[in-house]
Amino acid sequence: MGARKLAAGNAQRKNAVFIEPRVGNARDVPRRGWIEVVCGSMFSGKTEELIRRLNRAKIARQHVEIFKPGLDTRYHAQDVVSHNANSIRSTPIQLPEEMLLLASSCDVVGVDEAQFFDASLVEVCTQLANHGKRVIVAGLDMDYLGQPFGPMPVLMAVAEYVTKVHAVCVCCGEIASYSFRIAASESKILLGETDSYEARCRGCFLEGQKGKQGEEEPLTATAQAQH
Ligand SMILES: Nc1ncnc2c1ncn2[C@@H]1O[C@H](COP(=O)(O)OP(=O)(O)O)[C@@H](O)[C@H]1O
Ligand SMILES: Cc1cn([C@H]2C[C@H](O)[C@@H](COP(=O)(O)O)O2)c(=O)[nH]c1=O
Ligand SMILES: [Zn+2]
Repeated sequence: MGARKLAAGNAQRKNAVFIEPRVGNARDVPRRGWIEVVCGSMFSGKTEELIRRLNRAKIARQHVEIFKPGLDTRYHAQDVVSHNANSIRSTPIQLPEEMLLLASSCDVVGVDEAQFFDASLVEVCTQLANHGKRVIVAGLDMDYLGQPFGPMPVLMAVAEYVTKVHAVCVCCGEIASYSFRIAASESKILLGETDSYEARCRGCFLEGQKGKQGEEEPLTATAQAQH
């Protein structure tokens, strides 16, 4: 075989190596997607991080669909909006199953306020990832009592990637992992902002909970401002 023919054959084989990974891996297993979870307290930057990842996917010319629970109409009926007014167009849905049809032709699926969905969100995200989609889910990991919130703990268990983001404690300036409720409601779901919640660190959260049970608590930043 001439040297030129040999070189052409080698080049062809090299190209094949570059083309193959687009359809499967070395063992011909079909390409799968994955699940990413962004969790933390209120004001920790979950929505900002979700929007950042989705915008980057759009820059990469990927087809992106974003969903949020229909009940979350705090800032906008349709958009996902962060506390510092970043926003991205989304589709409000009642049930996670609606995503199976609505996201069937996209590459990347974003979900905000995931804590408000029921356990079927886990199955739906798993199916989407199994069918090759990148699924990015943002939500509160804990409710106002410091208890795991809705489907979030199971989602964190099945996800390939989990990012926990932190707010700043409004009482002491430490990193905050808790959403302390200042409004006088004991219902699990209470939509709200700084009017109803404060980001707090563990110590300041525990102090606040004691205060609610009638024990003495130092004045919070919000309470000081109101004086
Ligand atoms: N206590 C706080 N700690 C950190 N950021 C705060 C706090 N209070 C308000 N913010 C604002 O909230 C933004 C994050 O908003 P967002 O992404 O909507 O958070 P999340 O979705 O986690 O509630 C921050 O960039 C900041 O401007
Ligand atoms: C802790 C806690 C929060 N909520 C509500 C309050 C807000 O409307 C959302 C969280 O929004 P964010 O984007 O994470 O700031 O959830 C609730 O209903 N119950 C709770 O215990
Ligand atoms: Zn604190």
